[in-house]
Amino acid sequence: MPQHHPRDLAEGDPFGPDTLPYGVFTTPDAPDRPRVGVRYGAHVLDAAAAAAAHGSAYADLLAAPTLNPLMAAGRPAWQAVRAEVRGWLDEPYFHPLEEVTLHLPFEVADYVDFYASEHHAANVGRIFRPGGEALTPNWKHLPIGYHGRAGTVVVTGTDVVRPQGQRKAPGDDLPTFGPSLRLDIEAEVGFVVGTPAPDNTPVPLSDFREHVFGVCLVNDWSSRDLQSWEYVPLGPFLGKSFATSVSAWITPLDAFDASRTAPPARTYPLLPYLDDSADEPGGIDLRIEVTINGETVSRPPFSAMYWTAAQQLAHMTVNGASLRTGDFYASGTVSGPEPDQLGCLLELTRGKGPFLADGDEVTLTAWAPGANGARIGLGEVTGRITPARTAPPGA
Ligand SMILES: O=C(O)/C=C/C(=O)CC(=O)CC(=O)O
Ligand SMILES: [Ca+2]
Ligand SMILES: [Mg+2]
Repeated sequence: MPQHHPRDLAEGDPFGPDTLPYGVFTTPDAPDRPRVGVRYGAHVLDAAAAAAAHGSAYADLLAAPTLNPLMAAGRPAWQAVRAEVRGWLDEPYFHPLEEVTLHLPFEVADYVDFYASEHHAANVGRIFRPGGEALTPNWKHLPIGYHGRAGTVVVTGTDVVRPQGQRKAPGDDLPTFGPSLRLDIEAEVGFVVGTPAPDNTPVPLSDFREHVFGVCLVNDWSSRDLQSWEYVPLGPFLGKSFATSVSAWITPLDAFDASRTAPPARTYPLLPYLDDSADEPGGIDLRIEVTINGETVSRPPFSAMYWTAAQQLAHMTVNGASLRTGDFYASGTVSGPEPDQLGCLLELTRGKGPFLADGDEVTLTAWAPGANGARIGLGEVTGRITPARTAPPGA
């Protein structure tokens, strides 16, 4: 096994000892043995091998083919494993990143997508509902969301086949069918639930850290032509369910302790279950970069989000709904106030396009300021558009 030592870490590497995200990987010599790894610089620590060698109490969790058993073990276990991993960083259990295959790191239970950027919601409202109010009357009173399709969450690097479906341009009398003509991205931040919660036990804001295992980047691919025709009155459906890409690394929430930031001032007082005015700052100062075919098109600031991940979790459970290990929710498109901070092409092009072409490759990266000038990186999420696969039915 190749030797590696912490001193090999490049200056300013956002995957240093304060980051330590978890993923699931295989090596060419054992392609049928997915196991838990920890990213450190340009290497992957074989956490399963290190844990076994040390007789760790968590060895079985780290030998699992998904992060779910570790996620289900709860926060005290997450903290204990993170401390043990720190002790393994100068030992010979590393593989160069380019020599491993990274897999979808967790088994997705339910998937929810929110709509938490005021800038995004107002911009999209103006484009989709010209003449109406930009924000709907409920927007500042509850974090709006919808249930997405858990089974089509895919790991970074997976090609995205252009979706097909119905659309109707404003001037057309009848809908037509075909490959999406307005295929878009949405730059988002995802939150992965570890500790479950039984039904009828809403998760208060103060218990957010007990339940959320970690954070990742998300690209919520969106077909604007399918979406704008189908979404009334029940919300997004086939325009978003064909694929949602996530990064291969889940960064523990604790890594962002030094990156916490207060969310924007609230316009209205919030109901008690959402009122975070007396809590620790609920935002995270994550700086996202969106590139298309290698060119930077936007730098969305996650600190500008109106609703926090803790509020979203409290809202998801306030009606009595239970939580399962592997439940996954995305922040909603991250857009800031400036024209170069918008999280989707719909906004970046003011609804006019161009949208994604076949062959386009989109990559999201992000980092947050950590302690003592360190950077806390999120793993990248990348995907390439391939042509629509089949002829439409009846063609
Ligand atoms: O109808 C609308 O106002 C727009 C809805 C969305 O695009 C949903 C969505 O994915 C929200 C988001 O990512 O912020
Ligand atoms: Ca979205
Ligand atoms: Mg999606």
